Amino acid sequence: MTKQTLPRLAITAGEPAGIGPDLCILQASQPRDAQLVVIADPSLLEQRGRQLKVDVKITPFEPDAPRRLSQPGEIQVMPVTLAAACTAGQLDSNNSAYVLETLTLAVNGCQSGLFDAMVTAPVHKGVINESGIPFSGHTELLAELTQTPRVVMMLATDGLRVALATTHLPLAKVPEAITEPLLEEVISILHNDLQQKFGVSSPHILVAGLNPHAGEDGHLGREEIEIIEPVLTRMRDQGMNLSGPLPADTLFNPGRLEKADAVLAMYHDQGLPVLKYKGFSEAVNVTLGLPIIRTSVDHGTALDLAGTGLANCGSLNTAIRYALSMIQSA
Ligand SMILES: NC(=O)c1ccc[n+]([C@@H]2O[C@H](COP(=O)([O-])OP(=O)(O)OC[C@H]3O[C@@H](n4cnc5c(N)ncnc54)[C@H](O)[C@@H]3O)[C@@H](O)[C@H]2O)c1
Ligand SMILES: N[C@H](C(=O)O)[C@H](O)COP(=O)(O)O
Repeated sequence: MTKQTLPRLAITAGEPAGIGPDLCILQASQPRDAQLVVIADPSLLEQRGRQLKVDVKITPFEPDAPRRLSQPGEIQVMPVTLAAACTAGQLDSNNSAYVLETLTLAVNGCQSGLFDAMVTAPVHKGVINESGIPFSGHTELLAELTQTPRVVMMLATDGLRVALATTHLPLAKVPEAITEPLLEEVISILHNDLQQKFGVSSPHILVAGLNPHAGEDGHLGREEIEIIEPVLTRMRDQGMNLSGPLPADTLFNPGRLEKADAVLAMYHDQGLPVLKYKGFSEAVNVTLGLPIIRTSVDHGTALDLAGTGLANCGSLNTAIRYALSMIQSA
């Protein structure tokens, strides 16, 4: 794509019983400087539009036609058919393969150049597993589909970026997963993507310890001394600006964050509660290290809100904005 071409984004509508279809409908009223193509079952969008009492015009996406903006209220759809009728708020594992097909089409489209980026609405990890398909998250699936050995989950909101060393892993498995090779790869990806995709010339990264008080000099755990600190020392020698391992409970203070470009947390619930407390429903989830551009919402399927019209589009809008900005930086 040349930078003059109209950018084209794929938006996967996610779990059909969740708020993903609602968000795809609600966002269509906004003017965009890009062609947005929703990958979903068109009849689901029509049905949810009626439920929300929002007039939407569903038109088939024409991959071979020149790129074009949607008219206000129009949704261009790449169709995938649901396996079972869907009721807002009611999960049905029969539709899990449908959800994964929307993601596979988006990835294939990004790899072939049909799309410049993909933006994902939320999926429900539990129901996909209940259908018999092992699934821990988009992040891991996209790594697999693009054959990328290591990717990094990073969530961002105004004034705070939080990346994770481990993602959707049971807490009991986290300590054994924190190894020197893993940390080296994660820090390299984070450092490089901050430079290349976010324009941070010399990123300062705050690295959390794993244990309370970063191990308290080895009295509350030794991973900081034996694993994290040696990696940080080596990577500082390569010129990276890394602080840590820092106690996670005092790392997130405004004075420290002001002087940093990102935080690296060791596990999901060490970093994301802080990020979501600060920016929930306006933040973005970005997968770093992928050969394609992928952004996502910061929230889940909110089954309680599906079909009510109360779902907030803020995070989807941020995810679209980030994807467009990353296309410009590519
Ligand atoms: N990007 C993703 O695919 C993604 C992200 C997070 C969670 N999930 C999945 O979503 C499912 C439900 O997770 P959960 O219940 O922990 O989180 P959730 O985000 O679905 O809901 C948490 C609370 O936030 C509210 N909420 C969420 N999104 C909102 C929005 N856009 N506007 C207004 N209110 C909103 C919900 O009503 C609920 O009260 C799980 O299967 C989880 O794994 C998926
Ligand atoms: N960990 C993410 C969050 O809390 O927002 C969420 O589960 C989505 O992750 P994927 O993008 O890997 O599905």
